[in-house]
Amino acid sequence: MSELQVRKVVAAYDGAPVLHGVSFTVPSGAFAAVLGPSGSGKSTLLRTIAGLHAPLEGAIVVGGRVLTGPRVAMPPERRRIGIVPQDAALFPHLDVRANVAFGLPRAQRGGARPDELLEMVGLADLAHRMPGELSGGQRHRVALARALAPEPDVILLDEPFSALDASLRAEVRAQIRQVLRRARTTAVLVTHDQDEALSMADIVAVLDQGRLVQVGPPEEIYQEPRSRWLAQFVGGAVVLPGAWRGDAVECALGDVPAHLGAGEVAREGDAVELAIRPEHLTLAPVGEGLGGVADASVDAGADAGTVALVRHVAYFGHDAVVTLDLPGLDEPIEARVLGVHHIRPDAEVRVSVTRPGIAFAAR
Ligand SMILES: Nc1ncnc2c1ncn2[C@@H]1O[C@H](COP(=O)(O)OP(=O)(O)OP(=O)(O)O)[C@@H](O)[C@H]1O
Repeated sequence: MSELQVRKVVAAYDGAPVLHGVSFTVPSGAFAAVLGPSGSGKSTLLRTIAGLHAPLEGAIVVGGRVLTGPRVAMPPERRRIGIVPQDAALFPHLDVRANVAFGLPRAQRGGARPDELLEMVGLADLAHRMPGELSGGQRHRVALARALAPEPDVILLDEPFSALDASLRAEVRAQIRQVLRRARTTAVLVTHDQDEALSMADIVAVLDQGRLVQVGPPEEIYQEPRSRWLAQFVGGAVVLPGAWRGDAVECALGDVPAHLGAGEVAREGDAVELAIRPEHLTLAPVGEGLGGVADASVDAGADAGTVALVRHVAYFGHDAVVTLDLPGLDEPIEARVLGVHHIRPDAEVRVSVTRPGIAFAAR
């Protein structure tokens, strides 16, 4: 068993605090993502777990072994922690097999283990290629095989997919996720990419300015963000000012059903901010110009909803983001819809909300 516990870690550089008491637990074999904007302290946390940065306070415990703690600072090479760095960092003069073997004690390098690992990451055929002859995704799989070679208790992945182009990224993420699942190694990925965190992890820990603001399964982080900041950072949100009405918010979109965010308190009439996911807005045509057959996300014939002016349509194939001006609002809002057949700039549409929003006390 190799449960990872990060306990009340406080870290600083030259006296400037960077992590302010970060705690979370990754169960044995689980995959955790530490998600946060640039400068939030993700790399510092990873380096602390690896033993490359000494925290001022707190502990790192793996499978009951204290790696960092009061009067304990185990050196990185004794921690049984593997690292997959951002740029894969393969040795350019060694072939694929030799790169993987490098992760093993000298005596085991000629044995079957490197080949087993290459089999595991699906690269057995490329054992004798040089790193310069591999795709970005293949290089990452070699780096993962090398990190897994000594059977570490924990694997740390430092933004490993950021250099890959978008078309390759989803595929490599899925492959690496599958290999780690099969190896049953506890893993921690740091990333600023919310899609990556939500799609790969069993547990997402969100860092903001050195503080852990929420930890939980991806669905919980997305569906029940604990703050307005989190709602906007993870998944994006339309945020509208309004007044609390007990089970709804009166705002520029009318009375929108809503519940209060965790820990929030509001009385009837209090000023709140309503967070709604862009995909929970639907658009219906208004008037002749937009009439006709509507597609899945366009609610033809409905006369409910608030009339808004379409400013811009960004078409992504699988869906589209429609930027809208709502009466009484200075800032435009964005709706994410499945079809934009009848939606054109300067057209009027009716905007409705399909799911309850979340209300936070106004700042
Ligand atoms: N070696 C260092 N010396 C001094 N300050 C540092 C050092 N490394 C990081 N910092 C500062 O610590 C804070 C956290 O940095 P860290 O690299 O951990 O954040 P991050 O979330 O990983 O950011 P990014 O996503 O941009 O890599 C930042 O304000 C950064 O400027």
